[in-house]
Amino acid sequence: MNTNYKTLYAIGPNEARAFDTKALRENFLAQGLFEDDKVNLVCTHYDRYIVGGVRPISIEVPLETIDPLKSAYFLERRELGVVNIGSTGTVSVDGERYTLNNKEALYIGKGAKTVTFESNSANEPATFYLNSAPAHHHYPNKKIGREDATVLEMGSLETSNERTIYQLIIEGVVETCQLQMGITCLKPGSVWNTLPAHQHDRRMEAYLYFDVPDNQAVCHIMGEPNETRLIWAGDQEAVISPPWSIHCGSGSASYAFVWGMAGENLDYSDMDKYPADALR
Ligand SMILES: O=C[C@H](O)[C@@H](O)CC(=O)C(=O)O
Ligand SMILES: [Zn+2]
Repeated sequence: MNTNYKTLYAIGPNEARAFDTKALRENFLAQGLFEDDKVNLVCTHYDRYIVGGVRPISIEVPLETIDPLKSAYFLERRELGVVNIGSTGTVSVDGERYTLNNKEALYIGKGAKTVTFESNSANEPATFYLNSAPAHHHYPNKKIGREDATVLEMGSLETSNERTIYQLIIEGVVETCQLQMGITCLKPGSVWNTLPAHQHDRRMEAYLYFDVPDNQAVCHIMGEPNETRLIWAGDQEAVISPPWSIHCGSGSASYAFVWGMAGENLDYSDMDKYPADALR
């Protein structure tokens, strides 16, 4: 068994308001997702979303089913998004091989029985970030290369939030049941993500911060708009953002993050926005 998992129960705003730093980190921050030749999973009770990581080194690492799913195989009733934040690697799905370069993605539809992960070079391993949501319909597997992404240029240097959003697993590019995923890259000197902050009580979201330089960190802001809390996230650490929570953040240097979400609809632009001066 190469797989570890833990469960995060759903926390509401009334509980979160009383959390100290340790409780916030235990309930909303996923650390240590990427370990050599292992699959590490965090199973949340927000839309039953699962986030995980796998960094294959010396073996072809299989995606095994886990007890909480009570399914014969992992994707029996789920869909999966894979984003490679490392060097080139290959994901095999029922014998079909998909090579993913850095910042490329793969959508795997419900029903895929065998999924394995390998690096093209053990010295420069791939680092696969996984997001999975329940699915009740099969859509075809699809690789999304950098050229396939829908690209949005956002923000400005004046407001320190100039960034490029690469929508990878998104309506119009890939058909999914509820999964949406992409990558946001901050331009050098820009540090703020997602301002104005927003909330989508209809969909949960997870942010995996990566390409965070040594000795730097990202301060992720969560909570109700009038009752915010912060979580300091390091490189390759993920914040689970409950549906009721706003999300935005600032780094001590520029960085990138993978966002992924699932819930009520597939409308990326469906957000309730809160400008900085509306937050408390
Ligand atoms: O619901 C959408 C997500 O929170 C992110 O895509 C937002 C983001 O990457 C950004 O504005 O920087
Ligand atoms: Zn969002």
